[in-house]
Amino acid sequence: MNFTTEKSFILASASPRRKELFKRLNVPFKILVATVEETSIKDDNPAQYVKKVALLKATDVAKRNPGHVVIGADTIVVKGQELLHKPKDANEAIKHLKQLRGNVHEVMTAVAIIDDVGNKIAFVEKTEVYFKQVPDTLIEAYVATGDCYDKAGGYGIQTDGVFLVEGIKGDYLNVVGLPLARLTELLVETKLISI
Ligand SMILES: Cc1cn([C@H]2C[C@H](O)[C@@H](COP(=O)(O)OP(=O)(O)OP(=O)(O)O)O2)c(=O)[nH]c1=O
Repeated sequence: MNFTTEKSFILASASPRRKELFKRLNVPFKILVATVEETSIKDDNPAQYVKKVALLKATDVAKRNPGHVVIGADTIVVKGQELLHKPKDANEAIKHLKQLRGNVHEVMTAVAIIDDVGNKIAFVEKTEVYFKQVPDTLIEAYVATGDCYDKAGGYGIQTDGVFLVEGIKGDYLNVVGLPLARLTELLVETKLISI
């Protein structure tokens, strides 16, 4: 799609997936990565937690770049009350995936927008992901590919993680890391971009 804008956008993200997705709006933007300590955020409510992290990332970049529209995001995997972060090693990835198999979990992505005059908006999009009852051998073979790293919950639905997934309810791109349709709708509503 071709949206238009007079604003100057910054995507506050190191994620190659978010960069590729945001490119689909065809508005010019640059990437500046936030340097924040996500562990400084504490909140027992997963949706509140992920929103605070997205706001932290966007605020960090916005304060160093006044006059820009800054977008930050964060994705978490929530199983029951537990948050499954990026696995630090193969054992942790295997543990996460065994916890997720044969069951449903939620993927939440929060997006925070700070506009060129400092207004802040944030939302959380939730997608249910159903995992197949896969054997240990498949989980181990998947983790051995290395695809699990740098991804919340230890899988990528857009890559070989697809072999673990039965189906989803909700926005697919939200699982990949950026709920593009809802983000775009909000940017149009707030007149930061035009159709
Ligand atoms: C569940 C799932 C997550 N992910 C990714 C999306 C996010 O990039 C990552 C979660 O980590 P995040 O901390 O949300 O993001 P990031 O560290 O990759 O990038 P930045 O903070 O600079 O924006 O997991 C997938 O790519 N596919 C999936 O199926």
